[in-house]
Amino acid sequence: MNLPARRDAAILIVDDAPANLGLLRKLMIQQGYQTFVANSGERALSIARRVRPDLILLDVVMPGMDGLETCRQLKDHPSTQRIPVIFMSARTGTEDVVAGFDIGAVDYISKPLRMAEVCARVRAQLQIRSTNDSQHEQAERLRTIVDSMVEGLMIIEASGRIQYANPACGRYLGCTPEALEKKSLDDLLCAPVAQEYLDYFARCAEEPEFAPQPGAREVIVRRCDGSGRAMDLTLAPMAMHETLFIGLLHDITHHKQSETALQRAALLDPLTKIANRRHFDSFIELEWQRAVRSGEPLSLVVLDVDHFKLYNDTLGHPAGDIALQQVAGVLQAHALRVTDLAARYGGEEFVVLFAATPAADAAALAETIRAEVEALQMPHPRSPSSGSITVSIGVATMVPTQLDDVEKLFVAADRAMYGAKEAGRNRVVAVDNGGMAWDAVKSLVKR
Ligand SMILES: Nc1nc2c(ncn2[C@@H]2O[C@H](COP(=O)(O)OP(=O)(O)OP(=O)(O)O)[C@@H](O)[C@H]2O)c(=O)[nH]1
Repeated sequence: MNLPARRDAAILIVDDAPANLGLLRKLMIQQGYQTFVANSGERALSIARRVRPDLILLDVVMPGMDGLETCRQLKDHPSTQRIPVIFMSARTGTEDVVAGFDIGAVDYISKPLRMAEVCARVRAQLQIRSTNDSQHEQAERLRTIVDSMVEGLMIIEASGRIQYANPACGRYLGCTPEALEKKSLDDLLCAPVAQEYLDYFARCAEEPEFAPQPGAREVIVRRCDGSGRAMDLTLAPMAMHETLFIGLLHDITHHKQSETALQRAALLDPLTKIANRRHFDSFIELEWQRAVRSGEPLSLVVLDVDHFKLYNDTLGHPAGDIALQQVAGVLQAHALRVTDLAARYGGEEFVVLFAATPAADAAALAETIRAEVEALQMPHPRSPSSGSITVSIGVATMVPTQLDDVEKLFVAADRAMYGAKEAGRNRVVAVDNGGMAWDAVKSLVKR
């Protein structure tokens, strides 16, 4: 097949014999090429560096710098090393031809020249050059894209070894892409997840057409400093002669952080920044089930600010808000264990759950809370019972069984709190069913 010649190509013809130069130049012009001529190696080098021809026809035997040396210097210089060189020579021994190819020539034409053959060889080399150029350009374009990607891109072998990592991978994982290229998938992922991918790779290698696409998956990637980072990982096989996989890493840390912040916000009371009712309800449900299994006592504290309506009416709603924040701070300071939770349950009503806490301990904690609120000395000028803000607290403790429900504990704690109000406010009333029948509760009135 005759490949189309590049008509706009520039050819540099190098020969010390003026007759050859003239003949070749005429021929190349006839073919439609732009031509440059040089009658020595030195001249050829300087023209080549200046005009960057698409192809050089180079005589081997020349006085001074011969064709081989000229070619060597062309190949040594970054601006000329990709220009294809075709040698022309009367020396056609195997050694001469091999030496020509070894030094970097793409073809070797014997002299005396057969002009049709020269034209055909020039055309063929220009076609190859043009294909190489566009492949080179494509590769460069791809490299620029991959280098500037925000997403991490890796090429992974079926063994799990990372063959290539782009700069974003290095940035994500805190090391150079070269350092990553010495690592394997199980250096980056925890053992069970890495193993799942390796199993998938093995399956792809055996039956490529049946292996499902795993899609994006949220994973914790181990960074080079040992810390973990939440990322979406997408792995897909590449259609190559060797089984290779493309891995795309997408950082989801920010997304995770805002997700966590949102989740946290949904569980907090906006005024007091302690847990809200929704959070408390699900927390007590879990602790209740745990207590049913463990047989440990569960204590619920219900706290209500005394004469709070009067406080608001006297000092204003904003002052009331501040008082609620202060009370919440006291509660929070005593809900220290992971199984404790203080929450704002309603307007001026608070609750604290003390899991695995017997009645006496819970009553003592409640008494400390009461005393600390009183000690805040927040003036309550019109309070009928005290000159400052006080709280009434009910505490109920029970060892729940499968037959009980959490409502029972709330009712008992509420009743105890109302008992404290009725008994004069600013006090703790604790009840403990101790696993006994509910109507046989023991009442403890503190103070
Ligand atoms: N400042 C403020 N007040 C609130 C908030 N939520 C509820 N309240 C007020 O809390 C008051 C609760 O009053 P009541 O339930 O009548 O009881 P109390 O005045 O505390 O009297 P006792 O409970 O009998 O000691 C109401 O006036 C509510 O408006 C809040 O977020 N901020």
